[in-house]
Amino acid sequence: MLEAYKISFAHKKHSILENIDVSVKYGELLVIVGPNGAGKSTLLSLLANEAGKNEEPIFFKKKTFEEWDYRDLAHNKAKFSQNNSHDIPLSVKDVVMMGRYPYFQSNPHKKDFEAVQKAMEETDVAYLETRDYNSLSGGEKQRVHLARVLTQLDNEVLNKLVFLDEPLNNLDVLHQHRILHTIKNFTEKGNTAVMVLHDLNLAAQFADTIMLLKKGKVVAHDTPNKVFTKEIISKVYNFPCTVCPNPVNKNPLIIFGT
Ligand SMILES: Nc1ncnc2c1ncn2[C@@H]1O[C@H](COP(=O)(O)OP(=O)(O)OP(=O)(O)O)[C@@H](O)[C@H]1O
Repeated sequence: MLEAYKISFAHKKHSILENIDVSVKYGELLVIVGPNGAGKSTLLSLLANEAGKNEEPIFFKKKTFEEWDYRDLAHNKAKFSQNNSHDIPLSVKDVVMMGRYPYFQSNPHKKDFEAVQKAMEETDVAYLETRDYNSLSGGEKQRVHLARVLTQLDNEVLNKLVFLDEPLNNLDVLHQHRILHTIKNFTEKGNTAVMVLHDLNLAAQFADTIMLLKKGKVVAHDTPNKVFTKEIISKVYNFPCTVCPNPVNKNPLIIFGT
């Protein structure tokens, strides 16, 4: 579904990403992990075509981003970013409705209101719908923006792609799991998700594949079982850890500081 080769990025001769190949399949949930400053957000923005242009073209459903019609692309691909504006003088439901802008000219239709309602319920912000967005807590704001991104992709298109940059920031454990289950349901329908996460145990539980970055380079790109080993993780994070099978779901369980 998404194919990119030799992704490189530099800022004033300072290399941030070097020769990264990424290929993500239909229905795959790829999680990008790595220490602070590894280049995860930069890679995600480049893959989503929301940062500078890579020398080699990036193919999304076999077409380069330049070949896509702008509106059609917005119905096929969405991105949740880390730096959402903290000052939006709108109600919660109006912020979520922003995700429907690629669907109507001046007035939303019944389908748009339904999509907004559905996404607000999925992210548990429906009870906040009339609240002033600016009065919300950090986690509530985060969930509103996740609803906005989900509502953008609520349509009949097959095989959609969502990018999520640290979507679990500020979320409590219930909402972390709720959002991850929503994303997993999305990929199980043949859609694809590429997500940056810091929590390695949640990545191990939900990802199909893991890309581990350090200093702009890929250290490992494989299934969670292959990437999350004591040797790889303790070396990349420069911190001791133990990896054992999770007693509940048999995924790798990483315990730091041991
Ligand atoms: N515009 C820029 N100017 C200078 N340096 C930049 C710029 N954008 C990113 N960088 C640097 O590139 C590196 C990678 O940044 P990036 O945000 O992609 O890392 P990350 O892996 O997402 O980090 P974190 O886990 O801390 O969010 C960092 O060292 C960052 O300081």
